[in-house]
Amino acid sequence: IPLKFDWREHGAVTPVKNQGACGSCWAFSVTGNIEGQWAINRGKLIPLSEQELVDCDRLDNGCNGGLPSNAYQAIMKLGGLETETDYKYDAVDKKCSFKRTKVRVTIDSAVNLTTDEDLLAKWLVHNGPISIGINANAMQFYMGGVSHPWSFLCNKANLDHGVLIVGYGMDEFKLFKEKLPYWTIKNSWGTSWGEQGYYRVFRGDSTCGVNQMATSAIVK
Ligand SMILES: CCC[C@@H](/C=C/S(=O)(=O)c1ccccc1)NC(=O)[C@H](Cc1ccccc1)NC(=O)N1CCC(N2CCOCC2)CC1
Repeated sequence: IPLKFDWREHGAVTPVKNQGACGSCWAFSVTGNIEGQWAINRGKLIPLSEQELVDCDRLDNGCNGGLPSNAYQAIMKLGGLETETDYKYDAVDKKCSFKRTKVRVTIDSAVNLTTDEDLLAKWLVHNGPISIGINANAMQFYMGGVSHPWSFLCNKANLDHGVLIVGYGMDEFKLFKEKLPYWTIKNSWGTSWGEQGYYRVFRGDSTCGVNQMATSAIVK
């Protein structure tokens, strides 16, 4: 596999979004994955509706949290996703106003991916951006660079945030001329957070549980 790869360079990633004061990170992680699957397999990059999931996904808890694996099932049960334009984001739990006639994107199934970070990188190159759960402890104070907190400060067993891996690379670490492998992660806290809305985290030692709950929708 290539030394570095970034789906933003291949038209599979929409602009960074902002979930606001609503615990809907799980929905953004899933729409980001499905936006990528649709772009790669159907050739169209369409921003998708998180609000549909917040309001209509009965398996999850809207602004009070959810899981990507539940969301994929809910999307298949509902019949698909409306676009961001048709069902816009309001950052608050509302009555479901889903319309089957407005469905623009459907998924065929969903898969749980390996925890092996080399195999995850290989999967990403061949398939697209990956939805993950992560421990967000090191993200609250992140100011840029490659984040590599000690494991006791970012317990890989305590995942609490849903985000999207869009690529990976190697960072030329000025000081010691060492090369740091990293994941490039799309967050949903707006573009003024992190590196224009993105987070880079060390790749290769389960940092913050980045490899513990990797999933994807399948679009044939
Ligand atoms: C209150 C929910 C906050 C929200 C993310 C908010 S956030 O703003 O992005 C943020 C995250 C971390 C620090 C600060 C801010 N977190 C979630 O939705 C996280 C995301 C996650 C966790 C673990 C693996 C993958 C994804 N999930 C959760 O919070 N939950 C998982 C599902 C659970 N449901 C209970 C009822 O039965 C169905 C399951 C509810 C709690």
